Amino acid sequence: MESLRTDAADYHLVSRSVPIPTPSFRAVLRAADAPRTVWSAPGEAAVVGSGAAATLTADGADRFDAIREAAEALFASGDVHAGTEAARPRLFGGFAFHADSADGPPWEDFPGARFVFPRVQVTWTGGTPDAADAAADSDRGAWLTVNAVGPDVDAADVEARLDAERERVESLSDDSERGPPGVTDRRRTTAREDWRAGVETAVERIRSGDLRKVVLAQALEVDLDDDLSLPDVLSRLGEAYPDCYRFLVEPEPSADRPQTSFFGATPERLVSVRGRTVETDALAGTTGRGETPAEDEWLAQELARDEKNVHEHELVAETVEDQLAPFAASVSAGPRRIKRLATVQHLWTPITATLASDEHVLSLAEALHPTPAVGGLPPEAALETIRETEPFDRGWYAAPVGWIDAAGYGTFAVALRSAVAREDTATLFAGVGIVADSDPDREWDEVQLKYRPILDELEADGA
Ligand SMILES: C=C(O[C@@H]1C=C(C(=O)O)C=C[C@H]1O)C(=O)O
Repeated sequence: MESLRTDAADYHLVSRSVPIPTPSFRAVLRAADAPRTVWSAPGEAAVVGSGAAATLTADGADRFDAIREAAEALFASGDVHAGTEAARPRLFGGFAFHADSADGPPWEDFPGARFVFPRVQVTWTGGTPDAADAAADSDRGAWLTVNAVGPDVDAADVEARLDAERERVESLSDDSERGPPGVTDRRRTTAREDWRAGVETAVERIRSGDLRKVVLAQALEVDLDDDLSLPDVLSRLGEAYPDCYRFLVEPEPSADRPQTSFFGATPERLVSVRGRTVETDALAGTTGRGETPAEDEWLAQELARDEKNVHEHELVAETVEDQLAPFAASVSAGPRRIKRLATVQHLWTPITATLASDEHVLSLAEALHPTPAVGGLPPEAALETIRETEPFDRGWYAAPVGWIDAAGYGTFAVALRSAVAREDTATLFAGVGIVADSDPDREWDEVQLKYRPILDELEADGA
């Protein structure tokens, strides 16, 4: 495994891919070695990575630039036979929310930025076969890729490894599914009284005029009855949340601690760049799901008419458009609509821009993060309020996770509806946008609703 720095010279990258019969997502992930990678996004190929042929890490305020430079150095050295665009070399990873991320538990093994070039990768070109909305059968295909990076890697060795891996993947069988482990204990970072006090202080700041919106989050630490089986959890999240961005990020296994895993199924895209086309989402404003289609519709209409939620949403949409403007020849926002997920409904405005010149996806991710959907406005005052109020480190929660390629294209999601798992414990994160007329108890309930996607995968039969 090579760890590249920005000054890395004389590295050589070799990547070889072959088409394979479509394997089961769960079986491939079960057989993968740490650090494991999962990426699956609506309309994109799904990926499971096993191990790391190279790892790029960076810290601090210039971590976006540092990763871009290291990625350019890595990709510049490529000897690539990908066979299909979806299997071309890509780096998967993400960033910490704050530039000066702390390293307290559960984030000890997560630097300010970390990207992995998987050692072995399976790519499902039409999404994974167990995602409910995966593409039609005819669009589905799977590829196996073996990568190597180093001063003297040999293409023949990589090809031999590809043959061996192919035999291994083709012999995988999709063994039985493990259900949710069950929750035996839970600890909140934020008691109800502290939450009320935090929201009230934020509301006062907003009313006094030095803040317009701030997103405050909580964390929930749970003990499980058994170790968490991420292949099962991520497979079920794919079925329940086909419109979401599913991810799994793992740091290197550390000698001092058991493996830590950060995973989730988030509805929010931060940005995607292909050529000069940029796509992003303003997603803010939340309500629950109804028991019946009529109740669902009623809740959606009430959300769309609710002044507080519409205000909270519009601040995000306007800011995202403003943040894109310096890069763009044109920006257009679609009509506001509802994104309906299994557990919640959100106000959603899709936004598209055409770039004025070629830009790396990381430049856009840096410009947009954190949007007021997870930070606030103005950004500095919001970040200060978050630091003063939240009694825990956000780590990678609500920060960009995704991929980049050699052309500087990529997709990043905002790491929401997520948790960090380590053996039989997990820490879940969820937040809400606070504006002038926020009610602490209603915001509390909304946080609990946003734990549901992950909590449903941990609790045995709702227990
Ligand atoms: C902060 C979260 O979600 C964000 C906040 C929302 C809101 O306040 O309505 C809605 C979607 C997300 O942009 C979260 O899920 O933790």
